[in-house]
Amino acid sequence: MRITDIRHVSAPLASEMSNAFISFKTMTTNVVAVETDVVRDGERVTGYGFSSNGRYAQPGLLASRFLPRLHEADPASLLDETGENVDPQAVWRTLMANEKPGGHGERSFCIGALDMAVWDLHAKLAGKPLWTILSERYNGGRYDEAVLVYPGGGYYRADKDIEQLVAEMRGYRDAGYRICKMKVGGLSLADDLKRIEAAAEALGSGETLAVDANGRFALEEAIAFANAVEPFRLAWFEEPGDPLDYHLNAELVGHYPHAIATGENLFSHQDMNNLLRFGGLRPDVDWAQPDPSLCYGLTETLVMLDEAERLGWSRRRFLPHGGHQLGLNMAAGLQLGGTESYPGVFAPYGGFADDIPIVDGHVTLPRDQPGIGMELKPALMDEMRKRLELD
Ligand SMILES: O=C([O-])CC(=O)C(=O)O
Ligand SMILES: [Mg+2]
Repeated sequence: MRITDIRHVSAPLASEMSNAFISFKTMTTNVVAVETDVVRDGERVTGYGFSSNGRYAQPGLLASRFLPRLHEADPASLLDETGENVDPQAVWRTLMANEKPGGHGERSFCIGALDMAVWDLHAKLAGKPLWTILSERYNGGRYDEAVLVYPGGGYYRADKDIEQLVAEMRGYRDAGYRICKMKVGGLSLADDLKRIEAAAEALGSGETLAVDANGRFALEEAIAFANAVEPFRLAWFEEPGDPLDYHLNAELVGHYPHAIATGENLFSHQDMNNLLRFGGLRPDVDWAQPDPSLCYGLTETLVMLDEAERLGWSRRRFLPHGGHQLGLNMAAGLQLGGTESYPGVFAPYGGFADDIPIVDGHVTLPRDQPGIGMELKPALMDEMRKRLELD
């Protein structure tokens, strides 16, 4: 088995919506395909990956730094002990050769996209869904039959009023979701409170509504917001302040008894360790939300989960960000707390297999689709293959 080609492209992920910090008007993402000389059912076995939303594509870094390292490596050094499959950890080490520690900036999601494609390929060559490999290799064969999933939605749009927000939340409810998330921090506290009240009413209770400030608030604003929303007993208050402001989180938990969730903008296990050590988060109340496609991939996120367990954090307190099928496979096979979904946004990258039913806020994973399962989302496959000029 040999890797014969690695394609990549900057693909648009643009839409008219905004969170409290950014508009998605010009958003792009890395899309990657790793092709091999193995042919099954008349087709080359190929792994696909992308790097989720929020950070823009980095084709220059992929072309000038990371792919040359793979091209120059001895092909045998990238294989596992069977000699017939790619070894994702060996690929990761090759990609990260000559990279200094720290400064986890733009490189982490280039590697995240490549790592997703390599794990997809690894599972396809093994003929198994990725979640079963994760369960067997890293979780003693245990897995969750049903995974908690929640839509990350409730975005701001210039033309979106409260009625539309309510209709969106009702739509998620009707589709089978229970916990739903909406954006906050983009309007005055008074205006956001009206939106929160309406969304909570549409969902039947604040306890199934999560709110996401996308790092917008300074400490005083975060405390004022927390005081104002405390009576709603929200499912969680996400990214109150800057991702690296551990002090803000540590102070905030002293003012807020309900759950805080954060971590989608921490891109290494060292950064996550710092959050868990110094961010004041409570392992029995709060949530950690790394995005494997942004933080150097599943390979790094496995290290992150191990380190977190050493710090007294159960895997159940992890809810991967990003609304992609990699997070879903991890949640099932590693028995995490659940994962985000984007049923209506970031199409076609967000959301799960087209025919996967959402039952009481949970999904069951396909058992017979090798890999991550992207082939069960034809619109996603069509878009990636078109952008990568694979057809
Ligand atoms: O709006 C974004 O950047 C995405 C986000 O925070 C989330 O899904 O939690
Ligand atoms: Mg978020």
